[in-house]
Amino acid sequence: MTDSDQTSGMTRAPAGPGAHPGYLPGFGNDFETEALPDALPQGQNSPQRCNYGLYAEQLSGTAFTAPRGQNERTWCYRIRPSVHHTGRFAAIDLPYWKTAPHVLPGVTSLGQYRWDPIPVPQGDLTWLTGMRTMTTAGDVNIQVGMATHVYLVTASMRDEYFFSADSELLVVPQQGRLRFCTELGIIDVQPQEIAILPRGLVYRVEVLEGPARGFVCENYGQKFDLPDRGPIGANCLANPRDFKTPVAAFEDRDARSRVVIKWCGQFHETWIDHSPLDVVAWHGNYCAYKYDLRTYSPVGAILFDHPDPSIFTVLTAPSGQEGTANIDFVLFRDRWMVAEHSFRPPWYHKNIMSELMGNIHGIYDAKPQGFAPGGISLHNCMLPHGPDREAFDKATTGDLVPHKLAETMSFMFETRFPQHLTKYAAHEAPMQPEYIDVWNRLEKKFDGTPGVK
Ligand SMILES: O=C(O)Cc1cc(O)ccc1O
Ligand SMILES: [Fe+2]
Repeated sequence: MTDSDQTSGMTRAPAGPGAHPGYLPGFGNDFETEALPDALPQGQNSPQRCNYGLYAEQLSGTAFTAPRGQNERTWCYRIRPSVHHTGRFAAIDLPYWKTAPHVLPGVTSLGQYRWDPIPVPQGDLTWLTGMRTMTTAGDVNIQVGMATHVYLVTASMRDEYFFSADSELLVVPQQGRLRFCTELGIIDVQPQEIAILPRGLVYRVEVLEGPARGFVCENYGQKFDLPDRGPIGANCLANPRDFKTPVAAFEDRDARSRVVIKWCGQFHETWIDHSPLDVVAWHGNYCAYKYDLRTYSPVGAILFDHPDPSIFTVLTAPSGQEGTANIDFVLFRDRWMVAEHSFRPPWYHKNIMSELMGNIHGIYDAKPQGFAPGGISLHNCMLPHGPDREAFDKATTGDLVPHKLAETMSFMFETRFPQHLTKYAAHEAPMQPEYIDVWNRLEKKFDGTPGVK
């Protein structure tokens, strides 16, 4: 549907390279959009016959009877029903994409770990073959937990499509630009933006500017939602209007095509003779969306002390236990530091939640060295961590004038479940064996005499 790879058939999508048909603003709205006039039935979901000879089909993202505030479904008006977009399934192997439970003997997940940016290998890697799982948590079979991945993508999927029945995907680009051509429309993303692809939605990933690298959080559980703001009120943090859902865009294109499905941690392929991205119009609230992280309005300490990082939550995926997320997606962006008589960087701590961090660009205040853009760190359940010696010295001796933390954007995937390393993370990815030593140089200052040391 994009610039280059259309050979036949009708496409209602961008007019030229880079063009995009547009987005609808809002989070969780009941959207409606049509790529052809009057393709969307009005006043009902299932007319006896749909305009243009389209088929009506519902995509249910929550149980039919989920409470109203959580209930999500979308009605699609499509050229063929989805049953034509799958045939017989044959198992395939994507050896680097792992799913929980995946606890390996001989792989020690207990520890503080950090990785250099993973170089993008030579050769063609697609969204499917370039996915590298770093950690898994929970259990996909009971729709609880998550996995973290790095994607290394150099090649567009061609006549190839994918959907995950296991998960919603949160995509955090770090380098390059990607286009997600989905059943419900087209999403373009670049660094400092994120994309969310709901469970069950079919899509193809194209490289707009490569090589592309980034992070993925695969959410097996309840969908990402905006956090409650509590006393903060109705504004700031992530504002709903800054979330963008694509308008309808479809392909009427006959070509032998492969559809890959992730289901209970296994991958299968099926072959069809047309593009499955054939939704001409849709309405509903179960959809893909993007968000520009630069529109996140951080709220923080304006007098003293360092708040819990939950103050920087962009999206939260509930676990069923209130306040204890399956996943929090937390953003550490540029901001002013103004706290008086305070240790300004993150404090030293141990946490029941497991923290996987990635650096999108710049310098992270608690780790000025060694946590490079593209790099990853993991501070697992109840494992102590905090600022390194350089950050500690700077924070304890610096003048506490207002200071802009500029040129910085890191994030955290924080889960209530312990994260287990894959073999790839433990043995193939560029782990920093000396990471634990960043805290060695924090010497004992206590000598039993009072006074600031
Ligand atoms: O660097 C970290 O470990 C993440 C983090 C940031 C922060 O501001 C407070 C606590 C915390 O875990
Ligand atoms: Fe932490």
